[in-house]
Amino acid sequence: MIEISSLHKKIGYKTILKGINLKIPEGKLICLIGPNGAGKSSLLSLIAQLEKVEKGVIELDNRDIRSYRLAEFSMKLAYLQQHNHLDLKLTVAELVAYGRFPYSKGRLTANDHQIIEQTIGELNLKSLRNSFIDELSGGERQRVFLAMILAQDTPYILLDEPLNNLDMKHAVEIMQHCKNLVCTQGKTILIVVHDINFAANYADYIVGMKDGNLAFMLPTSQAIQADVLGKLFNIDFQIITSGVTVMCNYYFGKSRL
Ligand SMILES: Nc1ncnc2c1ncn2[C@@H]1O[C@H](COP(=O)(O)OP(=O)(O)OP(=O)(O)O)[C@@H](O)[C@H]1O
Repeated sequence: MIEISSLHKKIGYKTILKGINLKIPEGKLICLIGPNGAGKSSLLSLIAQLEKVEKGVIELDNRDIRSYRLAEFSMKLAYLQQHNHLDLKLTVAELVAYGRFPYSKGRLTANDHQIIEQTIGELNLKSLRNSFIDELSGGERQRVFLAMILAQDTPYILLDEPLNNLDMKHAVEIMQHCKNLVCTQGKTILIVVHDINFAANYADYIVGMKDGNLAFMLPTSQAIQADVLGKLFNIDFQIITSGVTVMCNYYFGKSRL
């Protein structure tokens, strides 16, 4: 479990996170939603220790994250950032291999190679295996960075807008793959998404954030309600259900002040 208590974050004079208390249960797919600037990426980068926790506590499996050694932490938790840049000339297979670094320390074993190839296959990247990263489209590159994170094979995975640049087919494949990792391997996956319909149809729980505060953490069926979403995003929603599929229609919603 990830347990966050009284977490604050300040940048300069601006308070970005205003006392977050949140428990992320194990073995679930959780979507983090909220308007631009709500603090979603800031929260993820603190959990992943890319930013230092200065006020408040984050515990991973009942241990303060600051007490983990880096190598140990990297085997527990993997983090895909919202923006990924690479100045090195690397192929797809070479970048995915970086995901194995916490285990291999640069000397890949047969097991590492097997996981790398399996992940490349699962994300349908075989045809791009030997292509250079800087020659890929935005969506292809996004899938390769995601493959690197999944090759890290950690019980906890944080993904900040992994569906960026992806077409509908690839976005659905990624969400199905994440759901599969949760259901078959018991991974805990926290995903920031802006397309609310992916959250509605794949998440076990939805966390809403607004203005640096936690607005709610609810089971998906309780979060996907016109009043809950309307209050979070300040726009009118219409919720349409058809069998097991849920659709949130906001295309003609009236903006609220
Ligand atoms: N380096 C920085 N310097 C100053 N302010 C920052 C910095 N990084 C983030 N912020 C501010 O912190 C707040 C939260 O930003 P954050 O990126 O966490 O939001 P978000 O919910 O992920 O937004 P989005 O949906 O647009 O990605 C915003 O108001 C942003 O302007």
